Amino acid sequence: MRNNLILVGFMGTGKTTVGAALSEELGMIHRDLDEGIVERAGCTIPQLFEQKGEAFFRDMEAAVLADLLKQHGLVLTTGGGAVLRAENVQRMLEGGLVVALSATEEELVRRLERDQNRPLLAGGVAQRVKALLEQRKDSYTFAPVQIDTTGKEVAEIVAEIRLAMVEKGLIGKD
Ligand SMILES: Nc1ncnc2c1ncn2[C@@H]1O[C@H](COP(=O)(O)OP(=O)(O)OP(=O)(O)O)[C@@H](O)[C@H]1O
Ligand SMILES: O=C(O)C1=C[C@@H](O)[C@@H](O)[C@H](O)C1
Ligand SMILES: [Mg+2]
Repeated sequence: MRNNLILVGFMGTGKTTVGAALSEELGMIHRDLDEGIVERAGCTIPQLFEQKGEAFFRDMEAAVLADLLKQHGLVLTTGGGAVLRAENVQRMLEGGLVVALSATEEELVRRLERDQNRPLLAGGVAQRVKALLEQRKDSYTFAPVQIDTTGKEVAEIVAEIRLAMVEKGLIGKD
C-alpha cells in the first residue's frame, strides 16, 4: 500500500470539501478526481454526461484515477461513483489508505439541493438521492476507515481522519 489518502463516499458526503481542508492542514497535495476529469475533457461534468454519456464518463474516470494513483503523498478525493468499478476499488486499495465518508439521507439532500453540478441528481434531488443510496448501499463498505459526517463540522471530520492516518501508520503523530 502506498501513502496516499483516498476519500470515497456518496455525493455530498463532503469528500472535496474535507479533502481540501485536510491537505492544507497536513501540507499534502490535494487532487480531486472530478476536477481531473474536467481538465482532461475540457468541459463540465454535466456537459460530458450530456454530450458523451455516462459510459464515456466512467471510462475517463477510470483512466484519470489510474494516472493520479501513480503519484505518492496525495490527498485524493474521488467522485461518488468512482467505486462502482471493481478495477478502481482495487487501484484505490493498493494506492493508499481509503477512508469512506457517509451522512444520513436527510443531511445529503440538504447539502445537495443547492447544487446543479451533478447530472445523476437532475430532475429531483430527494428522489434521486433515495434511489441511488439504495443502489449503492454496499458500495463504500470496502474502505477500512468509515466516518459518519452527519452534523459534524469539517474541522472535526479532518481531526478524525488525521487520527486514522496516525493509527494506520500513514503519518506520524505531529
Ligand atoms: N460537514 C459538512 N457539514 C455541512 N455541509 C457540508 C459538510 N461537508 C460538505 N458540506 C457541503 O456539502 C456540499 C457537498 O460537498 P462536497 O462537494 O465536498 O461533496 P462531495 O462528497 O465531494 O460530492 P461529489 O461526490 O459529488 O463530488 C457542499 O455544499 C459543501 O459545502
Ligand atoms: O456519484 C456519482 O456517480 C457521481 C458523483 C460526482 O462526484 C461526479 O463524479 C458525477 O456527477 C457522478
Ligand atoms: Mg467532490
